[in-house]
Amino acid sequence: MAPVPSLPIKVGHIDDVQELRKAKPATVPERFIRDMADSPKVVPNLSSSLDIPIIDLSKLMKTDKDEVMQLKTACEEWGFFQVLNHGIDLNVVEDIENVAKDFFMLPLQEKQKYPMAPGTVQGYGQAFVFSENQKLDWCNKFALGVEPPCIRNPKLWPSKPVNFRETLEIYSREVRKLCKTLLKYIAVSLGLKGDVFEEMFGVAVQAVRMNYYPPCSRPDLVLGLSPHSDGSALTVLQQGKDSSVGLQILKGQTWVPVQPIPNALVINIGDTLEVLTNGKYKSVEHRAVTHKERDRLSIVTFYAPSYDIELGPMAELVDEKNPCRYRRYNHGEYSKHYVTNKLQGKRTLDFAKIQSKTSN
Ligand SMILES: COC(=O)C(/C=C/C1=C(C)CCCC1(C)C)=C/O[C@H]1C=C(C)C(=O)O1
Ligand SMILES: O=C(O)CCC(=O)C(=O)O
Ligand SMILES: [Fe+2]
Repeated sequence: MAPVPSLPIKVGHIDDVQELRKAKPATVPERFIRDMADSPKVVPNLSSSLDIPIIDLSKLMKTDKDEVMQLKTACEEWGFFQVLNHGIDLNVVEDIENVAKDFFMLPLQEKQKYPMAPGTVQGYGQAFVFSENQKLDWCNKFALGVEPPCIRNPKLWPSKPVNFRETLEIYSREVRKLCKTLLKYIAVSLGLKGDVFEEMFGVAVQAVRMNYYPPCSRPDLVLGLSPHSDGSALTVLQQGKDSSVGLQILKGQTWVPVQPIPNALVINIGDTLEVLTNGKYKSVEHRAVTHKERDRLSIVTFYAPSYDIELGPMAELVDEKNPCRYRRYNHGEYSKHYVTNKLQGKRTLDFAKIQSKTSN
């Protein structure tokens, strides 16, 4: 069962940001304006020494030891990397980008046939809004559960553009294969058997979220997407070809922009892998910012274990030096917790943390 909350939620009036952009109001509505005073600083775009690691999947698949080592370092030190030679046909990558863009460019009335009801995560709209005074993201989102079939809501799969459904099916199949392959080498990089995650996950849950960020007259005042870590095991993020730079990850006390690389996909470790690895590989907080003149599109796949499974740190990764940092829980429970709370940095994972004086 997909975790769909049924709380009576009052979220107030929510402006559609693409419509707002068209109307060009003199000022940005108050509900989008954030207090950035305490926000960490941003590294300048040109500082290449702080680029996230790049992993070549074709080398990993030959079990190239150096590449496995690079993967380990990427997961330990960044929680993010870009993957080259990912094996997904570039036409498939291009097609999903086109249908996503075509969907967002439809008239509002058409998109509103697939509404994201307040407090739920599937459909078109603003996600993770639970109160009238919560700040809103400068972003339109369209999210769908994909696998297993029981999490799908077929009424939310759009009939326009006509090739949307078929394209999403093909894309999702390819991304699923990629996730399985990446998890195999992530296991190898931890010194574990390659099939450990595949065996443990059961029929994995897969969901897609398309994010469209129109330009904003005051990017300094708003956020495209609130800071959060992903609840998944692994996330695959495709940045639109002509999109502005917008994704930023928190490294230490600094937001580091992720420079799009042509034909690469961005991969990040989600909360579930953080728990399974007892914090050796961490899910890293990230956010998206907007641009004054340019729009941005991202297509994000969340890949996670079946809701049925119980999980906690793997015994191989717990010892005297690395005491157990997370409790055991049911993944369905965590999914429910995740989707019924606003995006709040890494706070959502407190659900699983064993609080100790030394834990961070
Ligand atoms: C920012 O994260 C999300 O939007 C998100 C939502 C995923 C989901 C759907 C869009 C529909 C089906 C349910 C599901 C919760 C998977 C993140 O997904 C993460 C969060 C958890 C937990 C997870 O398993 O994937
Ligand atoms: O648009 C982006 O780059 C970030 C998207 C993201 O983090 C998410 O959808 O979870
Ligand atoms: Fe994310």
